[in-house]
Amino acid sequence: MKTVDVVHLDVCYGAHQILEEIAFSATPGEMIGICGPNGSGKTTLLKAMSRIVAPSGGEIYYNNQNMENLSFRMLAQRVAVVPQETAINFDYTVREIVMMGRHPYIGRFASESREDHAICDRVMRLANVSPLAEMPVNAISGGERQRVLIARALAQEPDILLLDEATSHLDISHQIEILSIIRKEMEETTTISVFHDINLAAYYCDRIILLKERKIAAIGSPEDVLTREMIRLVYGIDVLISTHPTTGRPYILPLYTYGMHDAMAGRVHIVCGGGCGTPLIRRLHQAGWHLTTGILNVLDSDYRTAEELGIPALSEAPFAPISEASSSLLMEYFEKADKIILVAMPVGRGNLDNIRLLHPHAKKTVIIGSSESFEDYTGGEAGCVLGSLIENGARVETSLDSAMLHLRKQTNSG
Ligand SMILES: Nc1ncnc2c1ncn2[C@@H]1O[C@H](COP(=O)(O)OP(=O)(O)OP(=O)(O)O)[C@@H](O)[C@H]1O
Repeated sequence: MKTVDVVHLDVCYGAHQILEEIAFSATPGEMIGICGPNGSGKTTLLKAMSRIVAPSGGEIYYNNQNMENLSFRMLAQRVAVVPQETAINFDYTVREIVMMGRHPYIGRFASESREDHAICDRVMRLANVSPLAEMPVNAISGGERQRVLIARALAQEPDILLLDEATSHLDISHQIEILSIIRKEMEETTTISVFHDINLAAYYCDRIILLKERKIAAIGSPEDVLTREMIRLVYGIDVLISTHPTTGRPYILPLYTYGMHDAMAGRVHIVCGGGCGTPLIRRLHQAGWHLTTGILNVLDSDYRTAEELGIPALSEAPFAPISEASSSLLMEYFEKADKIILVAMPVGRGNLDNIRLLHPHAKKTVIIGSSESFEDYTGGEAGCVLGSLIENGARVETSLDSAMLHLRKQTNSG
């Protein structure tokens, strides 16, 4: 059974098309999250679904009835809306606002029944606004007003609940409380809710619709929709997707970039190992540099860091010799890099070969740490290789900060 059917919906404001060919259905008890960048049409979709704006094409069906054919009273019995804006122009009390949720059921000349009052009391308790019942609604906080409007929607006992960022003014504990109440108390209700917080959407929604440039870019379970690639496509940012420890749902961590502008940041290859490269990898990645790294052992924590951040990393199995394929790829990475950074690390036979391959690129190599800061497990051979790199023009920087400064100066002057 479907409670909502949106069929080929188009919406325009004047000549400006905002939504195109939107199509989805929802069933009783389902919660669907609408996400997408600012201006992608989320509010417009809810406005079309609550008959505030008229579609320019397509139809919306509620319980198999075309919304166009429903009287306002029937629509109000079926659909409750909690808008983004919570400002209310008249000085009603909280109780009066919540009681408005019962009006679609009360005859024009009838007055509120005992049952209506009992429902209001119950939903005010659920939304945690009972102590405010006699307060003028304009004398309470924005978050409290949002909870009052949610209580009004609950009082309406709708088949379909439309929430436009209805928890955006709420503190985190009230956000969780209200969304949990909606999920628990409205088991038969279909909820369509706009979310800016994709983690909240992932936590509470059965399905998510991602809007981008007028259209549905993806629709499906949070696991299917909230992928790294899809978030990059829709929001243009890089994120890590991990799994929420209690729900098993996807949890999105934005990989913040700041400092330098991408365009100024060049390509850097980092030769590291044993975890010594991780702080540098994180800082350059945050600053928007295009990184490659390796060759690393797949159990190395620097390898794990690179993998988490989606940085191309050449790898070999532990104790395996460097294959021909890896060393020719490594030479390609060295060739493409504007700078190569060699981080002070433990040097054994395996990674000494990486360092040897640096020789033709000594002039664009920056070594962080003196040759003494490399733990040498090669009986002195590593010291000789490093010494000759420096003789051939490799630059030595004593700290990560001074190496960053050098990179920035070079990019600005280049
Ligand atoms: N009344 C209106 N008249 C003309 N254009 C409008 C009107 N309301 C919204 N728009 C435009 O329609 C587009 C979609 O707006 P909408 O509010 O639906 O986006 P949204 O995804 O909800 O954005 P946000 O995340 O910023 O709340 C925007 O480009 C907006 O400027």
